[in-house]
Amino acid sequence: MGMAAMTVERWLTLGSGVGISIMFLWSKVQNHIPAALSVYLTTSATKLASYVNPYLQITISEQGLERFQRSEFFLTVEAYLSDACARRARKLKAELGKDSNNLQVSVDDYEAVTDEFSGTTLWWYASKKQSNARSLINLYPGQDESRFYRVVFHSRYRDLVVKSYLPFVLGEGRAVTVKNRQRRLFTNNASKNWNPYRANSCWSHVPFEHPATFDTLAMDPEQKEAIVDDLKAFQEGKEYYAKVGKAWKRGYLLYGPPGTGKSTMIAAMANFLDYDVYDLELTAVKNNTELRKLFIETTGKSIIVIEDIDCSIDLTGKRLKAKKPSASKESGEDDKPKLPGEPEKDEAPKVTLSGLLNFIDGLWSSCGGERIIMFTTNHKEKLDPALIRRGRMDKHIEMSYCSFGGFKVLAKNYLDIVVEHDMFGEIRQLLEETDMSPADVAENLMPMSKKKKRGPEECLLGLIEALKKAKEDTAAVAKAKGEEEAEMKNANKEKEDGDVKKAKAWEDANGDIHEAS
Ligand SMILES: Nc1ncnc2c1ncn2[C@@H]1O[C@H](COP(=O)(O)OP(=O)(O)OP(=O)(O)O)[C@@H](O)[C@H]1O
Repeated sequence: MGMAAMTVERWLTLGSGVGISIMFLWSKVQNHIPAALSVYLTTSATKLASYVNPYLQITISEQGLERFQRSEFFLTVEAYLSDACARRARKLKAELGKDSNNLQVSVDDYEAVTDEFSGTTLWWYASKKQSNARSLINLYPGQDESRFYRVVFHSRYRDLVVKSYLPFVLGEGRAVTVKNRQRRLFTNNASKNWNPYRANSCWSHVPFEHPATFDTLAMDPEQKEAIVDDLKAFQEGKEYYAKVGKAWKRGYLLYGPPGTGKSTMIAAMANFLDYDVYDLELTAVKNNTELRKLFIETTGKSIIVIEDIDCSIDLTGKRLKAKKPSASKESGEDDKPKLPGEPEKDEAPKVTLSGLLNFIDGLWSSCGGERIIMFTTNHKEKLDPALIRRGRMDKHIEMSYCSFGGFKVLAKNYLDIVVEHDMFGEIRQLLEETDMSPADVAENLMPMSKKKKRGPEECLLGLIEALKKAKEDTAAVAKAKGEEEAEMKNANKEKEDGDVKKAKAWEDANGDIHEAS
């Protein structure tokens, strides 16, 4: 047992023992004295007990309301103490976190730590007590012992502790829990059945471990800064959203050609915000009802992503009519009365545009906040304007071909080149003249290429070659296209001329006939 803990606990026990003895003795003599004197003496006895031990204690038990469930407050206090006070403790314990990935260090049992709040000192320690909920069959060793945290403070700070300090501990502890949790990547695609035993949930998940950050994202610095500012404003905007009466959510549309970093951007955002990611595969969703169910199962502090939105949904929003008489009609099945909730015969049971709009607006607003929804597309022009109007997709972010600014980020990531290099001038020029995605630029900067290790110079030279080739290819394609267009134009002109000639000949001939008659 730690010295400090021993002091606090013994002192408390001793103090409360004397206090209890006074109150016990008093209860014995109380029956033999007049009522008025009794009231006076009761108050005095309570005062005396509190002089002997002016300290109060509040216990937070590990046992939750449900059996075998740990209390959320206990876990939150544990997180708070590990973060705020563990550095001052001499005895710590280390455990593997929930997903066995992260190490959690917390204050060991019986070790006391002090905390300061508004100029007040408080003592915390963890201990164990015999649990009331003893079971006949001991399924889990040690389950008849229940742990608890106890905070001790002077009775004059009672209000401060109850009304301000404990809510503060709760808030801070929750924030630490969120920070330390293993974030998750969820999918609704049954073919990626990551957790087959979670058959009841629409989502399965794996730990989210994408390493992308805004530092490693190749993009113009100003554009990047604007996105980071927007995310910060969203994350800190809880009160603002409540004040203006808006649901605490934000929609982003990421658009641009393949390989420009749309998926990388989502990962960087999730890492920046410390959010989970829900990868919603619309093509795997049977109908609007299932979409609603999926959404309700998502939690706050999350990004819900629908990739390649233009490929996932019939954006015309029309219901598909049955094209040919079905086998059921021939068999007379059509005559059966429709059951409640059964779709119309000509209605395809799938997610519709209006279902998706509903999902974004109505349901979305009624669920808890701090959620981001994100669509990605290679073809913004194909999307229904209703789907991406401001208010639904608040911010449209163009992910474009690699700029020189973006290239410098990749050169730093892949080749550790942080200052300007002789070859940068030529690369800048070529990037201005040629479209190359960051994915292709990155591929050319890989030091390990074709099973051969290359130095930075070789990589840069390789990139220059690739850019020159891309430039030539683009020029060749443009030339071929120009020639094709010119040919088409000539052909059209010839056809037009031919038509005019024919019309003139007909007119001449018919004019003669008219004149003759
Ligand atoms: N802007 C970028 N910054 C850093 N790396 C990038 C960037 N864009 C692409 N990459 C690299 O290229 C790979 C492919 O990029 P990513 O999948 O993010 O592109 P995308 O735009 O989502 O492509 P698609 O439209 O084909 O899904 C990534 O793994 C990453 O290594």
